[in-house]
Amino acid sequence: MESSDYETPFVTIEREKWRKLRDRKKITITEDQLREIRGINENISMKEVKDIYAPLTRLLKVYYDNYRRLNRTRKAFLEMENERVPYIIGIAGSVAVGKSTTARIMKELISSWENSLNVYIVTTDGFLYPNEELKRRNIIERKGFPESYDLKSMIKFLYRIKSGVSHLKAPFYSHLKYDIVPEEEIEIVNPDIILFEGLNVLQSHSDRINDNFHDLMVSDFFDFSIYVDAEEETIKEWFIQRFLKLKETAFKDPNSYFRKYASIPDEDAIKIGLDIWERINGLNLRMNIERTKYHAQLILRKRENHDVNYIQLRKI
Ligand SMILES: Nc1ncnc2c1ncn2[C@@H]1O[C@H](COP(=O)(O)OP(=O)(O)O)[C@@H](O)[C@H]1O
Ligand SMILES: CC(C)(COP(=O)(O)O)[C@@H](O)C(=O)NCCC(=O)O
Repeated sequence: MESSDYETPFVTIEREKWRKLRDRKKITITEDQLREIRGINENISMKEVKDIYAPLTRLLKVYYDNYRRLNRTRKAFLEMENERVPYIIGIAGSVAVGKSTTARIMKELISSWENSLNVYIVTTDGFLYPNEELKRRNIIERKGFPESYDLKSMIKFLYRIKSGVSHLKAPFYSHLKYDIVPEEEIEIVNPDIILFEGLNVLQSHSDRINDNFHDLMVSDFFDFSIYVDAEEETIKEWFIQRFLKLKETAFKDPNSYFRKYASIPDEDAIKIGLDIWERINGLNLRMNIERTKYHAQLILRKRENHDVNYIQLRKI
């Protein structure tokens, strides 16, 4: 090939080709799994789960099996005990692009790989500074921006996981309360696989690195990583739709930080949502998130109806 425009370390697999992988590998999904996945979100298309997410998880199993095999062989070579060190998959992308939905579908599909495999989802919002601290630093309007996270704790958490610590706790952020809830930490026991999901997981933050952890980055601890991608206009629309839905559901809860929005007309809610998008989430996408896309091993590119249009995978 003459032109460097064609040179890329990624292969692009169009939807139609990807879909057919399912037949080749005879990938099956049980009725129980489909029921669980339907419970995540009534809008998820089961066809999409079968066509896209089942082959995706099947491919991940190839990587995971290799990881286990390499670990065993390496330990045998070094004549060391075969201790369990969890496999960590990073999931990155904008607010409202579908990271948490992707993580939840994958968790369900991965859990059936082997009996009693412990799969956990950890979201990086737990590592946001509490509102009080964000206010003290004058960055309460910058939730999700790199400076809003306690990076040291996040790195320390991943460091401990990869050290083989078998019982640990992850901090919890409540979207209802719009704040960290210290007494609701998430317990993680004997993890085999961690889906580590958040806006910032592929960022290099060498400018903010602390002394004890040298130049460690969150992604140094990943065995695989996925970037969920779509056009900004499309993501903004999903964000607004989710905001309107929350207005009819979670915002009605008397404990909700956003209860003041529960009773306003839709057109006002749309204006507020668009404003939040412009000032915070969209800005963050453009400034800090989108540029991390090609750090991922795999990019899931979605179109307007949430269907995956194509997948890009690192050549190796
Ligand atoms: N595959 C999908 N099919 C249908 N709706 C989806 C899908 N993925 C995400 N959504 C919807 O898009 C919105 C954003 O998804 P979510 O997973 O909450 O995003 P994030 O975790 O990136 O903020 C939600 O309203 C969710 O229900
Ligand atoms: C909590 C979030 C930063 C997402 O965090 P993540 O789990 O991706 O680290 C985001 O959903 C959010 O609330 N952004 C800020 C919008 C606002 O301040 O209203």
